[in-house]
Amino acid sequence: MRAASKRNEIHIERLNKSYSQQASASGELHYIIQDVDLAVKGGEFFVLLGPSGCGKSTLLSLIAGFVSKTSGQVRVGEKEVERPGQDRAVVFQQADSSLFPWLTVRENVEFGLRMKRIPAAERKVISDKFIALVGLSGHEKKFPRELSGGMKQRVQLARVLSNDPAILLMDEPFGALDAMTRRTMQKELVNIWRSTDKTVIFVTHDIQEALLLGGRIGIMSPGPSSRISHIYDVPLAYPRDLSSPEFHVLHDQIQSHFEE
Ligand SMILES: Nc1ncnc2c1ncn2[C@@H]1O[C@H](COP(=O)(O)OP(=O)(O)OP(=O)(O)O)[C@@H](O)[C@H]1O
Repeated sequence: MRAASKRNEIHIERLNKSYSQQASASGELHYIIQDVDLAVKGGEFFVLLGPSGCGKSTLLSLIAGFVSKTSGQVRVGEKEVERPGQDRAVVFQQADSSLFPWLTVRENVEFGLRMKRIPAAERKVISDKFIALVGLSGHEKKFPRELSGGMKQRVQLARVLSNDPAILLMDEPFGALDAMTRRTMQKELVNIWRSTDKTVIFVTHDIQEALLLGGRIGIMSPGPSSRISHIYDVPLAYPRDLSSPEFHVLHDQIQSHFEE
């Protein structure tokens, strides 16, 4: 078990978000998410699970600092989130939109390091490490157009990891992948997470994926005015066994929330 760390803790209190155009004729605000409370410990793998459109990406964007809250608090470590920061990195569903097509795998992975003016020799050590960690050694000189969807997603992950953020915010990162590649990526993500002290918040609407990955699973109620209605501890060892009776019991319990 890794030591808990304060800098990668996340505290959310009475968080509300509405978009200004969503005020009714009477001026009353319509909330996308309302009164969200959540505490995520440093080094935790927390999954946000909920139906399409309930506000999972909105909550992730609030933690990332991409959108501003209407009221409430989002703190990372001791600091209130006001804008994006190097302590938080976001991995999106479509790697295509985040990779630079004119840069090779290595150049994409080293992009943030170059921006930080890290010397070339040091950049190479770091990019070698993370390219190997995501299983892309030997592909350093390829361009994104020469890679499969799964390989592009790995490049995105290697790039994010090479910047060493304390917190990984992942928005359905494997949603566009075929079932086999998705399984491989899920296993690799767990291995990567277990070898670092990073906090992960992972958004999905797939119960099986949530149970394969999460230490805890927060279930969001259907929107509007969505909140985290239940939190499940997942007391199953990694790697998770999809066929175990315990897995099925938890799957059924969680499924029941979506059948109400
Ligand atoms: N910029 C915006 N302006 C107005 N409404 C928005 C904006 N962004 C999102 N919404 C609305 O907020 C709600 C929640 O959207 P969000 O993308 O957070 O849901 P989600 O749970 O991530 O959905 P999905 O699983 O389908 O990706 C939706 O009703 C959406 O239309």
